[in-house]
Amino acid sequence: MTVTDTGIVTVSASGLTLHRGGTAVLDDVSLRLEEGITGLLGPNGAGKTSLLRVLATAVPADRGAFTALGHDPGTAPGRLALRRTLGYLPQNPGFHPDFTAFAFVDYVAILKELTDRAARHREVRRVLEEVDLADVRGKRIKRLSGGMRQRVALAAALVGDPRLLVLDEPTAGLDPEQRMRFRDLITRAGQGRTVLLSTHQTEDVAMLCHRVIVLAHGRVRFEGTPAELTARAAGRVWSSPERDPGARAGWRTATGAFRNVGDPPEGADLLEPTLEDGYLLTLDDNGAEATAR
Ligand SMILES: Nc1ncnc2c1ncn2[C@@H]1O[C@H](COP(=O)(O)OP(=O)(O)OP(=O)(O)O)[C@@H](O)[C@H]1O
Repeated sequence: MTVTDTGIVTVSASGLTLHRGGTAVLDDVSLRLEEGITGLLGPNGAGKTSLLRVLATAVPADRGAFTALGHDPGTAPGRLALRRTLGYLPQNPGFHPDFTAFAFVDYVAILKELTDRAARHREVRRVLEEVDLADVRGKRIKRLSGGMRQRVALAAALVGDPRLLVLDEPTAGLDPEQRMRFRDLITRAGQGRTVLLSTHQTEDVAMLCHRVIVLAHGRVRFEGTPAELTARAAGRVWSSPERDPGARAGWRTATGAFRNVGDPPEGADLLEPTLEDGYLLTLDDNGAEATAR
């Protein structure tokens, strides 16, 4: 067990490599997770889903290894032990639309080996309550809103009170109100657990995460705290009336002025950096494609 400045390391991966279609979608990925919520940021195709699938033991890596919660998923007993304490919310949860919320979560609970019917049903009711869906548990999934469906998927991941939660873009496609609500649930779910949350929303990371990992082209480009990622943009964000042609990226803000990131010219009107600025510069500094502006 390793103890760092911020906490106890619960997941430790080294040299994870995964090939798909002749290319390395994960290329020598080493990382560590601690109890609490870690955000996984990266552009489309960076390898986030692939990494989550490996850590959720859905696919084995071609090379490298990891341990999670003291289990070694490289062995059959270790894999089984980890799966018993793992909750995974995949990008496409694969609902059967005619199932009710209760029936879907109950089905997942059966897969998770909760064989005693009464105890299982109690657990299903508990997790549906935890995600504020007790009132609609008898409704068919096809009749639920997108936000509610995401909460059904979170409830399924929470069955059995797992110690490790792997959440693949759970806030994607949610309206701002539902996103805030979902963030609340993730904060609650993160208490006393290790959570790895992939997202395209830098605000998710700023609001929820105590650590952040940036992945691009299958490689880890940053691993640290949100404050450290933000600090990467210190002195590298400035305002100008027109887009600065020397900027790595620049965009018009609500005030009409441009926000530029990169290497500012002499005497530039420097701005307080955000986590998004630090993220964009991290991608750009590594030659990865920054989010289109
Ligand atoms: N089975 C596969 N065959 C071929 N290529 C694949 C396969 N699975 C993934 N890839 C490729 O691997 C790369 C990483 O995909 P992955 O879904 O892990 O990225 P991501 O960061 O989750 O992307 P997004 O943010 O768009 O969900 C992509 O270029 C993808 O096209």
